[in-house]
Amino acid sequence: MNSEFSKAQAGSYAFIGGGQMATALISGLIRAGLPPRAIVVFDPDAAQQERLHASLGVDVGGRVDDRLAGAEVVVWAVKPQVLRQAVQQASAHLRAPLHISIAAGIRCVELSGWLASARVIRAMPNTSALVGASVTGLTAAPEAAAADRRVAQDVLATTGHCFWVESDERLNAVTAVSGSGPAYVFHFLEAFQAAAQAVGFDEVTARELVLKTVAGAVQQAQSGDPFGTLRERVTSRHGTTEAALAQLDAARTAQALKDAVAAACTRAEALSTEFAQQA
Ligand SMILES: NC(=O)C1=CN([C@@H]2O[C@H](COP(=O)(O)OP(=O)(O)OC[C@H]3O[C@@H](n4cnc5c(N)ncnc54)[C@H](OP(=O)(O)O)[C@@H]3O)[C@@H](O)[C@H]2O)C=CC1
Ligand SMILES: O=C(O)[C@@H]1CCC=N1
Repeated sequence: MNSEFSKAQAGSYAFIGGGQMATALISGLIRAGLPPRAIVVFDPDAAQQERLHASLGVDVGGRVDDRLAGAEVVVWAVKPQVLRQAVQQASAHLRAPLHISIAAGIRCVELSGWLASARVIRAMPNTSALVGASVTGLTAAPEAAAADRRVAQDVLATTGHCFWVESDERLNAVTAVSGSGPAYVFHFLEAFQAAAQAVGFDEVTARELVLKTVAGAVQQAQSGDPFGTLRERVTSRHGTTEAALAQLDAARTAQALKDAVAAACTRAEALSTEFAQQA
């Protein structure tokens, strides 16, 4: 329980966008002791509003209204493509809060310009925030105060591990690795499950074998041993693993993953450039 959170006034935290990432962050804040009445969420989707109100007890609205004026912290959790429009819709109601954006690609300098505020922090969590296990990168507008950085970190730390990077470019790289990363893992799990089914296991058994294998391997990897060493320990000379890994190497899977992360990085940079041109 964070005592600062428990003292928060009604409506002092506002979320613009109430989708899956906002839901994960709000759940983390409530678990950390922020009273639900301290949170107001604006999202045009009536079903989303209803779900958030019913499941988390937060105040909700469609179009932004004067409740936003009471916010000390505003979390921008809309898609990058609608962020600027959302800022324009909200600007008349904003006093001078701390702004935290989780939108991919949009740089602090653009956000600061659109919001006419230096109190801007960018964060890049991932969907593991839903289970309190996010790894979240943060970067701040150069003029942001140390106190604002601390508040942003306190907010994001309610859903997992946080670390700071020095620039928007670095945060774009974080986006490509840990922001999008859960999808790479789920892609692997899907393919692994299909492979297990292909050698005769039913769907449920294949899922369980894959999940327990991955969970055990991740647990072993916490030892700190290099991943390559752990792989070598499984791989007997002329054995089964060697035969399997030869196939993965032939398919250039390591290179494919490198290309995938590079493509995500390039896309994040393209988003940065696209919105910089609109400034
Ligand atoms: N998904 C992920 O893994 C991660 C996403 N992010 C970033 O988080 C942000 C949100 O992503 P995510 O939660 O997945 O997206 P969602 O689509 O789940 O949530 C976005 C919500 O914002 C609503 N919305 C659209 N326009 C407005 C507006 N003008 N004012 C208020 N709300 C609006 C949308 O409503 P409607 O659907 O009706 O348009 C939707 O409910 C994105 O910028 C993304 O880059 C960051 C880290 C990880
Ligand atoms: O795919 C995306 O653009 C977002 C950002 C990181 C994860 N999802």
